[in-house]
Amino acid sequence: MLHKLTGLYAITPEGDTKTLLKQCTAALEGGCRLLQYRDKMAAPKDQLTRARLLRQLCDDFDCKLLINDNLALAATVQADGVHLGQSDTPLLQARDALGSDALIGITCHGNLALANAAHKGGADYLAFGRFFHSNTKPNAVAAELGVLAQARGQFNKPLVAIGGINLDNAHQVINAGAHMIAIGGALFGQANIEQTARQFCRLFEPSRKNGISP
Ligand SMILES: Cc1ncc(COP(=O)(O)OP(=O)(O)O)c(N)n1
Ligand SMILES: Cc1ncsc1CCOP(=O)(O)O
Ligand SMILES: [Mg+2]
Repeated sequence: MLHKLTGLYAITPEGDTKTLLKQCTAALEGGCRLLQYRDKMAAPKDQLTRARLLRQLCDDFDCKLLINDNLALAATVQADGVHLGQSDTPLLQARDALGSDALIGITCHGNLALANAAHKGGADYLAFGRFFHSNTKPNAVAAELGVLAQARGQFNKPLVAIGGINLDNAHQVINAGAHMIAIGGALFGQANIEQTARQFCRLFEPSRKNGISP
């Protein structure tokens, strides 16, 4: 099924394999259909194990799986795509390696020039943030909410907002123009991940969106 690139985009937390699987299963049970495996800590063999398990899990739920940073891992497990930052593998190299069907997202911080380059280079979505304080990545470059409206005006492409987004502030980035909200701690740090995922997904139901169309 073609993913519309809208709604909740879950970013996995660090932790052991069993906990990760349990947490991600809950997020998918709650309606998440876009998952990024982001792992800065585990040994390569554990990352391979986890990515394979997540591939199977995502297949069971018809959820798209993207791998953060690691193009080779994405290719090996046949992920749906990769998320790349400005210091990661160049977009064109990733496109060559993964092909035209792969979903490739690019970090643009709060910078429209970076977004323009990613847009022209054929990125599938443009990611902006961090918009709020992030416990997951406290030193991430900060972005202004206004960049989302500007990006809406310039690029006909799905926009992701990331960084410290929770159920209390998500409406700010959605109303500013984000098509997707990338959530780490405010989802996986909750006692009831399934219910929290459902609450994030509900923010994208048409009646709640204050006129912003996906
Ligand atoms: C959806 C999304 N947006 C931004 C990022 C950050 O990517 P990057 O700048 O490469 O930083 P790290 O995540 O690698 O620390 C992301 N991962 N996902
Ligand atoms: C990877 C990344 N890039 C900018 S903020 C961030 C972390 C997102 O996680 P959280 O939702 O816990 O702030
Ligand atoms: Mg990166």
